[in-house]
Amino acid sequence: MTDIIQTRLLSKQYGSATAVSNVSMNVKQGEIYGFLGPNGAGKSTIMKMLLGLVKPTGGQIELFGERLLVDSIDHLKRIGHLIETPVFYERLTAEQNLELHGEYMGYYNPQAAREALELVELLGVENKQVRQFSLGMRQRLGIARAISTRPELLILDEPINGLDPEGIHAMRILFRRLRDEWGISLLISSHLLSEIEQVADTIGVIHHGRLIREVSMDTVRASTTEYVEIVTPNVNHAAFVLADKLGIQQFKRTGEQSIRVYETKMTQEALSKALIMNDVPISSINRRHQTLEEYFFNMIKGGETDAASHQAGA
Ligand SMILES: Nc1ncnc2c1ncn2[C@@H]1O[C@H](COP(=O)(O)OP(=O)(O)OP(=O)(O)O)[C@@H](O)[C@H]1O
Repeated sequence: MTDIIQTRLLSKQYGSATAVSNVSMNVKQGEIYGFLGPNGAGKSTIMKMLLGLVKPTGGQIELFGERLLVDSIDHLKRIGHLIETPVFYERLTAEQNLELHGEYMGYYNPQAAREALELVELLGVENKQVRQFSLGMRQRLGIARAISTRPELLILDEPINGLDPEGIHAMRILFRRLRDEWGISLLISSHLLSEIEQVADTIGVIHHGRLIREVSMDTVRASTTEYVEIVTPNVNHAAFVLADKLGIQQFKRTGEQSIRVYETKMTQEALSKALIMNDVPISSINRRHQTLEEYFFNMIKGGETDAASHQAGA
């Protein structure tokens, strides 16, 4: 898959404050890329730089395989976006708002507005004035407007903010349909892990303006499976017994005295018995499950340690 977005060492300073620092990210064509990070992490600033709404103070951006220059504008027609609260002409209908947008973007397709409204399930209220719309309807209309010009890339900043559970569920289905049926690549931000992990193919974790990690959800899922943690004063012997006597391949030393066994076909009791029979002294043995929260928390903690040691070494 080719990259639809690629940034290299992208940075933004506001005076002496660093909003975004050396971000090198890759969004592949046809995927849903989730930006995950707390408020103020720098997600919106990165999105605005991709859209040319904020000027970077360092680094490079490539969109659709082409380097973005200060005066590049052609790519904007290939991107739909929803950044912050969408603004509409309140006394015009939903459909009129979309038609006006199509004209403004130079996209002439009489079906486009209705198709987009149908996809976000607003067909039926297309002739209502937008001032009568709820928050959830406005959010969906914002997305309809963003996709009504058939973009190849959709950039959505916190699109589920303020939606009720039903609205969030509908949004998730919509994102997948846009990817699968319309072939759109999506960059979506959220400060909620539970939201991003359910919809993203790849997650970019942003913290204090830095991209701490870019990881596929398949890798995340594989890392959050169950394992058995064995604490023993003789790790070498334990490793030998696991591999050579018990034929277990999937284990990892995680400390001076600990080993994690990922292959969990054996029960904890059977494993414990087999180790003792083979003269492995055991201080403790426990079945554990690393949750997604733990996985990302550890990632962020690791990222902070890296940054601290980098600064200390600088
Ligand atoms: N125009 C600006 N002038 C000065 N500082 C800014 C400006 N815009 C953003 N910042 C700062 O840059 C940092 C990153 O903000 P940004 O809005 O990108 O974060 P975010 O991850 O999108 O969070 P949120 O979800 O709250 O918008 C914050 O510390 C913010 O205060």
